[in-house]
Amino acid sequence: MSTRRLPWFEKYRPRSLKDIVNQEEVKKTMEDWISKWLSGKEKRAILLSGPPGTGKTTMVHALAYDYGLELYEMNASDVRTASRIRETIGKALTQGSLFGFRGKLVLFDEVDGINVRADQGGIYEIVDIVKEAKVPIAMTANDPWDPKLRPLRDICVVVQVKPLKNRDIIEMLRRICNAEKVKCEEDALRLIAESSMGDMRSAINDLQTVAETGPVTRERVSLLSSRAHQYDMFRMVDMVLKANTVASATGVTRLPSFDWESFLLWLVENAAVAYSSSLVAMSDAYDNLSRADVLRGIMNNRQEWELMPYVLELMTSGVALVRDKPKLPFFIRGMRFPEKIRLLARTKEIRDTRDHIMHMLRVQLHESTSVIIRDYLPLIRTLIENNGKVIEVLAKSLGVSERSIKLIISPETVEEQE
Ligand SMILES: Nc1ncnc2c1ncn2[C@@H]1O[C@H](COP(=O)(O)OP(=O)(O)OP(=O)(O)O)[C@@H](O)[C@H]1O
Repeated sequence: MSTRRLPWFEKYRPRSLKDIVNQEEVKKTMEDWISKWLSGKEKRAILLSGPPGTGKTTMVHALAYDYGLELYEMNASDVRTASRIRETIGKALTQGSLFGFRGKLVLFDEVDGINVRADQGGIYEIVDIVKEAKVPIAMTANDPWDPKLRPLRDICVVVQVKPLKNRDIIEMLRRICNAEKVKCEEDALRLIAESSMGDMRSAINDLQTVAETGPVTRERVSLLSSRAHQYDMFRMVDMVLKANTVASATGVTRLPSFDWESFLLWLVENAAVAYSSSLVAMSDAYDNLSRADVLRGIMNNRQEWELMPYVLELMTSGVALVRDKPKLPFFIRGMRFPEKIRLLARTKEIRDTRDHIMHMLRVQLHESTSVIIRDYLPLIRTLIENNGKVIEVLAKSLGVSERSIKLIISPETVEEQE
């Protein structure tokens, strides 16, 4: 195994606003806001909201760098209670700046990560801090319409950060290829950009995955993306486990490759791996997953599709927003492919043959699967046991091999079918 690599999105994180691709309006608003603060004409905080990987956090860092400000950074998931918020931010508000800095900038990252139930009063504490603050405060959030953020929106300069355009992403990818001396096909970069859906971080990650395993050609990129289902599953499970808000947890359900039935199996397999250090978190997660599974059963049996939002909510937010959630590392070790899917894949050939034979029998006998299993299969089995020729005739008439017929009349296969 190779040693862990430095992710390129970190290595090439822009230091200055001038290196940020696009986002011109956002940069201008931020510069105006900080200039006014520094000349005493502004008192409000700034709230940057927009989809993941569009540069919100990076732009706040770059602003501090460009204006020579000392940056105090906090993440909502690190500071979970109101008193901890005040304690941590309080230092930034009262202590003097280190020598050489012109002033301070406080960054409250992923402010929508405050779990209202668990962090009673967290948002109101921030609202109070923002109102009283003598230093500029910048905040980032994914979902600008999160109702929980309303009190904050009312007292901040709100800036909407848009997903990046494909051409911006391609420009950055090209820069990285040049710096890494990686040869790349232009078409390959375009394909990566298109599938990133405006998320620069995921585009850079994809580029690194392709570049580290061979040449960056269109063919290899599409090959990797055809295998992306499995990769996506790991990523989507990771997104849910690390989500701190309902909006970010349920966000995966809107991804084009989201397949909720497999996803449930993936979470069942991996929630224990991620939350192994907290029994409370694990039990909350599995409580909600089993509720999701029960509802799924009711929904399937009664065809009550209106239950779907509840199933999705339980299996995403219900797993993400648990009590005593451990802080998860960047790479969650030990995440694995669900055993059930592995087993189904192994027996796929058998199931396909069985389904095909059942279909042929249904067509020829004009009967339902259950009637065939109940009335016909025992008969066929007895006939075959008593006369070796029957299997040959049956195989010919159904257009399948004799081995397949044996397979379908074996009691285990029938039990599985039932
Ligand atoms: N506009 C951009 N120009 C150049 N690089 C960018 C830009 N946006 C994002 N990146 C790259 O993507 C990485 C992730 O960006 P960043 O963490 O700032 O995103 P974010 O919007 O804060 O995401 P999240 O909401 O997930 O925290 C950065 O390290 C940087 O390499």
